[in-house]
Amino acid sequence: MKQPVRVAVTGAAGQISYALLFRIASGSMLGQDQPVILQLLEITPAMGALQGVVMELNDCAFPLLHDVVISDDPEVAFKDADYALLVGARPRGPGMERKDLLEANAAIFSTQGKAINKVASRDIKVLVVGNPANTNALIAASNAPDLDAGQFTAMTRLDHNRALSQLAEKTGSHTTQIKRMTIWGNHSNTQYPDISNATVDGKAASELVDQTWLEDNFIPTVQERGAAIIKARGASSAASAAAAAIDHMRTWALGTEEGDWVSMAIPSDGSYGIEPGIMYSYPVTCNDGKYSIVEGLAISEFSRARMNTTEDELRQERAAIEHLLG
Ligand SMILES: NC(=O)c1ccc[n+]([C@@H]2O[C@H](COP(=O)([O-])OP(=O)(O)OC[C@H]3O[C@@H](n4cnc5c(N)ncnc54)[C@H](O)[C@@H]3O)[C@@H](O)[C@H]2O)c1
Ligand SMILES: O=C(O)C[C@H](O)C(=O)O
Repeated sequence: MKQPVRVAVTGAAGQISYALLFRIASGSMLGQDQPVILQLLEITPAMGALQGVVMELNDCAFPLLHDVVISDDPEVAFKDADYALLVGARPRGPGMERKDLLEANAAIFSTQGKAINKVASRDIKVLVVGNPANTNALIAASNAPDLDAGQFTAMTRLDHNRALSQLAEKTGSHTTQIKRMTIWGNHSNTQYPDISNATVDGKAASELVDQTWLEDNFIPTVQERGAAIIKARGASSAASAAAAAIDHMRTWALGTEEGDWVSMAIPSDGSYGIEPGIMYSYPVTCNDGKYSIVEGLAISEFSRARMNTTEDELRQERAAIEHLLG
């Protein structure tokens, strides 16, 4: 049996975590041979609710769950953590745009970046889920100067999964028959869900759907899905966000399937002409616990314009929180 790994989760009493923690503890994230220790962070007023979540975790008697640590101190929760899922943040309510949350959440991620820098495993893999996820990840990474910025990532896997689902429905196929979907840019309504390289059961997706559907239906539906769920549920997506966080970490740790790729927001290295340093979602393959950008894809004029729009938004978000970058 492998040694347990330490998985820190913030916002552990919130709604995403309620769908997430039980799946991490059951082995869905890191595999059925990988024991875990959960290290859960909450704000002080939520510690009582968090105790209740821990009671339920214990009541599941998960074979892979070796211990649960709870704290309102980031330096306790991130101590020696091998993985961190930064979920805790103020979620968007009806009518709010993600950038409204920028300042409110920026302070949280600078504090947590500093704590991770100080106490976490030197090999930690960090996923930021809390919105605005890309820029929060940038803030956390820039406050962790002793770690590689590439250890910090933000979640666009939910957008990727939403895009798979929309295309599967349109083409009468199953999501598992679709390969090489791409989300470029920000986890916001400027993101660019791109089917240019996608295949459905081996056939080019772009030959199976028309341009009108792509422009008037697919792209806006994926871009606005978060808002549509808030409108319908009166609360932001939770179970699907948790499922995507599990997918993101599992792929990063255990690898992508041959011939396929996933979308992850990572520090840009300038690939595809994107501003270096911003947390931009790219198509990536993962192997041996490392991700690599899929290079050399042909970019049409249609794609380039959309990739630039979402890049511009990320540059603006960065400019708005420049003072918080370490
Ligand atoms: N990237 C994505 O695809 C995606 C998808 C869905 C939701 N989200 C975002 O995830 C975040 C969490 O959503 P939720 O529905 O679970 O919200 P929630 O309000 O139910 O839970 C958030 C929790 O975080 C806690 N928290 C706040 N500040 C904290 C801090 N400094 N340290 C630790 N914990 C803290 C709160 O007490 C609360 O329990 C939101 O920002 C939401 O917008 C992102
Ligand atoms: O859109 C939101 O604010 C919630 C979340 O990021 C989502 O995409 O569902």
